Amino acid sequence: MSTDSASLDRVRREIDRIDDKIHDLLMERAGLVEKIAKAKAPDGVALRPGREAQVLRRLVERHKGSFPKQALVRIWREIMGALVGLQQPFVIAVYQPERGAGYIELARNHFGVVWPQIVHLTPGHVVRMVADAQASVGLVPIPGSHDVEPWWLALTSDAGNLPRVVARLPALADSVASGRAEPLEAFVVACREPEATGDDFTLVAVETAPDISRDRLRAAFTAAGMDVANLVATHRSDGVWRHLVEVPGYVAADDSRLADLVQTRDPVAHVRVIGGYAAPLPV
Ligand SMILES: C=C(O[C@@H]1C=C(C(=O)O)C=C[C@H]1O)C(=O)O
Repeated sequence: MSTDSASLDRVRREIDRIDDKIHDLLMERAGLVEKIAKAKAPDGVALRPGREAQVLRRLVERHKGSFPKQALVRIWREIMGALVGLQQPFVIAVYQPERGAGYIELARNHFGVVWPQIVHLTPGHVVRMVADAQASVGLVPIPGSHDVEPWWLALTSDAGNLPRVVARLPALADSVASGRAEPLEAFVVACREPEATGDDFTLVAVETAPDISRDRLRAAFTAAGMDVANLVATHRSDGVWRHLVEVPGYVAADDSRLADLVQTRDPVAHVRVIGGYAAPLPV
């Protein structure tokens, strides 16, 4: 055996040794998650999107070397997706229009290959599946002002235990990985409150009189002490306009600034936090 092939064999044996270590640690990690699951039981919520985002953020921040970040994030998404479903039955409802499979792929990349997906042709159906506890989470498109079905309106009522936006996908901006001209993005909804992670956005739905200008709406938020990152969507119906506003930072449902928003002179009649999510990680 030539020296080169002998040294290659030694390196391959080193790789096998490292693979065994990674495998052992993966099994150890699963055991720890099972302990957490027992501690959460019986009514604990398995899915903690904020914690998952912090796990990824910490790994991406400490990452060095040539191993691609996209692969690092994909591996941990697969690990965490698999382990959520070990704690409680986990079913993913996914919106996917007739043409294409982009949202199915986005859900698979985020939640992994283990747990079942149920595909729906409308985002409203996905939200109802989650609200009716027929799915653990739902994947729905980022709203726009020209949506045929503005699914987010269903989350603005004062009813209890409505689904909330809890994550934005992909966790790692995928403008590079997918090669798409416009990266496909989505929101995850679940019947649980969003968590503060230290780098978040909050979705605030407000009702106003018709014809309010974007500048005036922004000014109302500023007067109440909140910045506006994005005016995500506006739904216009007779006499009432509903706006979905993305605010930087974590804003709790009972944050006093929301009450200030209603009390300012500006015509904001009703305010509701419909969710929040960790800021996507930079590529
Ligand atoms: C382990 C937990 O449960 C889930 C699994 C996680 C993981 O594998 O790191 C993190 C958050 C949860 O979605 C937890 O709640 O910490």
